[in-house]
Amino acid sequence: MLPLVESCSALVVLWIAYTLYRRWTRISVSDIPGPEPESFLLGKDPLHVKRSSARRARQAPAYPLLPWRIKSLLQADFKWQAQFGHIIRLKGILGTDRLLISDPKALHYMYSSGYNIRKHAVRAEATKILTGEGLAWASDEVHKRQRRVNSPAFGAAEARSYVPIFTAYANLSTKWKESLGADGSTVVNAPRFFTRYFLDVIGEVAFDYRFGTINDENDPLATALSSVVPSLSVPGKTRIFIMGLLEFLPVSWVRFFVDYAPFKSLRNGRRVARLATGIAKELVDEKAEALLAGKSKRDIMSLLVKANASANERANLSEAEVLAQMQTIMTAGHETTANTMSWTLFELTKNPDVQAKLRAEIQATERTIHARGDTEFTAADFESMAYTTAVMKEIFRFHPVSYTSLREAARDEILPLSKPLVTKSGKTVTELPIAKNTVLVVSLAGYNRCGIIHVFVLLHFPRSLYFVLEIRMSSAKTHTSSIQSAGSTVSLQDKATTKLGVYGNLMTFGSGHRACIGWRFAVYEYQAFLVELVKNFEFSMDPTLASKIRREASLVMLPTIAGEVKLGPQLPVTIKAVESL
Ligand code: HEM
Repeated sequence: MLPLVESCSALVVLWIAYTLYRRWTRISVSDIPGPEPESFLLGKDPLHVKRSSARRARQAPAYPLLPWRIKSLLQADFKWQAQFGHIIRLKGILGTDRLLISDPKALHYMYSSGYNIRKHAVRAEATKILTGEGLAWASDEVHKRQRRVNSPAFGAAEARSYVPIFTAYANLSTKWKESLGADGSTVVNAPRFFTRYFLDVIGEVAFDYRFGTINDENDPLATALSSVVPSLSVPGKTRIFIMGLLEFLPVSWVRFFVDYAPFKSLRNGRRVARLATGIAKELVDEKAEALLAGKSKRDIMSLLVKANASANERANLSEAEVLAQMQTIMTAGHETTANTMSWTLFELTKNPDVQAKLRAEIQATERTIHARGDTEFTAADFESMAYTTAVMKEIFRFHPVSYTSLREAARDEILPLSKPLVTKSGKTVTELPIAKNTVLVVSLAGYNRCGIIHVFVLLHFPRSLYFVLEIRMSSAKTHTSSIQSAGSTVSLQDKATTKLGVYGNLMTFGSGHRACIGWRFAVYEYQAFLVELVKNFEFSMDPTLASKIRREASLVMLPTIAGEVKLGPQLPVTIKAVESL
């Protein structure tokens, strides 16, 4: 027995030594400037941010090791971006290097490179727990095929046709009026409500299915779903180390780990997948029968079943893949929109003048709608509201809930750079060679704030949302806008030369062949809720409480309260009813 154990141990040691040797002898990015690690074992000291200042203590600690815990530039108030630029070398466990990227030219290259810059294997496997082998997991030819079958259900006409359903659900928030106290106000915990509202909307629009979680606090699927995302934040050091180690393993080993590891978040994820698969099975059978009987509906799942039936046999989805699409849409399509809405209310409480202007435009449009004899907003009404659209884009820019995206190079690559980069050894480079398998952390948040604009705004205008909003409005008229102040030129054209993203030159919905397939759906859904909420309520927050709100880096960026992180997502907003027209 003993010789066997010894031989196995020796093999494992040899394998680790070989892996490390391969990593250390390949094209290296270690000469790229970045924050120094305080621990070789764990990489960049996770507690660094906590210690560095009281202000940053309010932000989630930095864990650059875990794919989904990599500290985004957003959290560090863009300190690294200001210090090191748009290509930053980060240290992972055991001295491994990865790059944090927000450089527009490098990103443009990456997002035009198809599957040569692919989704990171560990991230893909983690996605599989929740969504199965669906669109968010797939790669290469499988991804291409799945995307082709899914796309017809997510077109502009389809998204516009769902507006009445979005509005009907948004209308339900008027029930909050029933709980107003004697002083005409009450406090609502925004993320708690929105997660359920947006899950119910997805149920109806995507599957013609009533989850009913708005009225049933104990719905098993909603309860399981709501525990997954928060449980992915604040990991312990052991977990960080184990997850970091996964990057050294072949994908099949990662799969085995993800399938059997006893972590709470993984257990929750598997539970959600089991529940969702049960519901999906019933629905797919129902939709297939309806299709045969010529009674197919317009929900996404029916469109998907229809597109799948008409695709040629080799190009269509298997039954397991159709089920996985349902899990994918359900997971990707509700926490994202729900948390974007929570951050919107937070910004509106901080910018009462923006709130008032927004309400004025909504009320003016409502008067026009009534004058033509209608009662509800249409997609065209939303599109006609310039200020509301500007607020929405600004929230998407400032609060991209999906703040990073993890990629890896499938072969040796050379990344072009927007600006020359000076390495630690003093060399100036205009392009950057990277080795196969280099981990690339795309900072979607960093890109959204890149250019002189954000540095200037953060330095001079703490209420940056409002300020940029004003520029956005003026640039909507002139297409370009520049402001001279204290010798700095701020131009919205910074990024105009390198177009990225699917909406508003923002990376909020990603870019390229893996961009968010539901972005049009999200835009209309968001507008329907924003209009309904601002039309009916005024939002405010006690400034002391507002100063304790943290951006908690989880699978999506969640609002939490400093000192109460364990209680999960919290954003208590005071609401007061607005007189209806
Ligand atoms: C504000 C709301 C949303 C945001 C910020 C958002 C953001 C994103 C981002 C950044 C990606 C790309 C991730 C990557 O690069 O790997 C993505 C992918 C995806 N999103 Fe969204 N999303 C939102 C809403 C939705 C909705 C409503 C749906 C469905 C109805 C949806 C379905 C998907 C799917 C299926 C993918 C995977 C696409 C693929 O890999 O081909 N998302 N989303």
